[in-house]
Amino acid sequence: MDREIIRIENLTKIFRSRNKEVVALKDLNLSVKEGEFLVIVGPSGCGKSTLLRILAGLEKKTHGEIYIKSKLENRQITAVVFQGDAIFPWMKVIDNVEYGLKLRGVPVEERKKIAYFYLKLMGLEDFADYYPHQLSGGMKQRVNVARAFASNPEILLMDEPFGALDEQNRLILQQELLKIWEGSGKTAIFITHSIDEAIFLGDRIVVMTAQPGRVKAAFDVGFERPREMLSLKSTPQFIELYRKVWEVLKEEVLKSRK
Ligand SMILES: Nc1ncnc2c1ncn2[C@@H]1O[C@H](COP(=O)(O)OP(=O)(O)OP(=O)(O)O)[C@@H](O)[C@H]1O
Repeated sequence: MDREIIRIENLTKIFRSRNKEVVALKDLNLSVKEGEFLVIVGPSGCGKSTLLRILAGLEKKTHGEIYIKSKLENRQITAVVFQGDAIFPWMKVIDNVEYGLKLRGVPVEERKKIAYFYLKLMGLEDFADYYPHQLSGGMKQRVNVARAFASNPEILLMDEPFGALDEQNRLILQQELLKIWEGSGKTAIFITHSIDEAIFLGDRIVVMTAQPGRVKAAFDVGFERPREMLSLKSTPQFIELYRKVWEVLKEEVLKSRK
């Protein structure tokens, strides 16, 4: 039986400032299975980032419960990959990638070995001694992904990590992300605005409602792995699933524009 790793019950988040209240999430319920690649889509402002930030412990919930079932001690539960530059500009690529391991006191030789392993998987082994400003946007994002995997979390949280990239680089990074993830057994939660990306990457796609956000619908993505974007995209099943997700999402996008 699939083991549940995250359970979210009636999660509500209200942002309060002096003269304003924003209900970002309202009674959101979600269960995530261990090893699952879950993709979240939803209209702009529906609370996707807020949900991820709460899961990562970067933001406090207002009401509700979140259960995260960790099996390992001394291991980071979540690692977050944000859109754009989240790497430290003053650190070399290799130091960025091993940063999480260093914080946990992993000995230097071991952490270098792990960091090089992921740099190599991301095709960046020749850039280990470069500084972020010497890299392109796509390369920086690959460092970001390598750093998240190197820190060996049980759960990877990704907030539109490829949103700012051009289409060719996005395709390459999606494929590389899947390659690393497929061998890792890790649970991944990934936010995107792209239905193509959601179907290509996900085991399951959750569609959120317009603000205040909760789960509106969920779709299983039955495609076998490993996947290849171009061959997948031309199948009738892909087109059918795309249409179903868009139908549900469109209603919410239209609501959010009112
Ligand atoms: N720190 C904050 N203070 C006040 N309001 C906030 C704060 N952070 C987010 N919000 C509000 O909460 C709502 C949800 O924001 P959030 O960034 O989670 O949405 P999102 O679905 O990730 O949007 P997008 O798809 O555009 O990135 C928005 O109305 C936003 O303005």
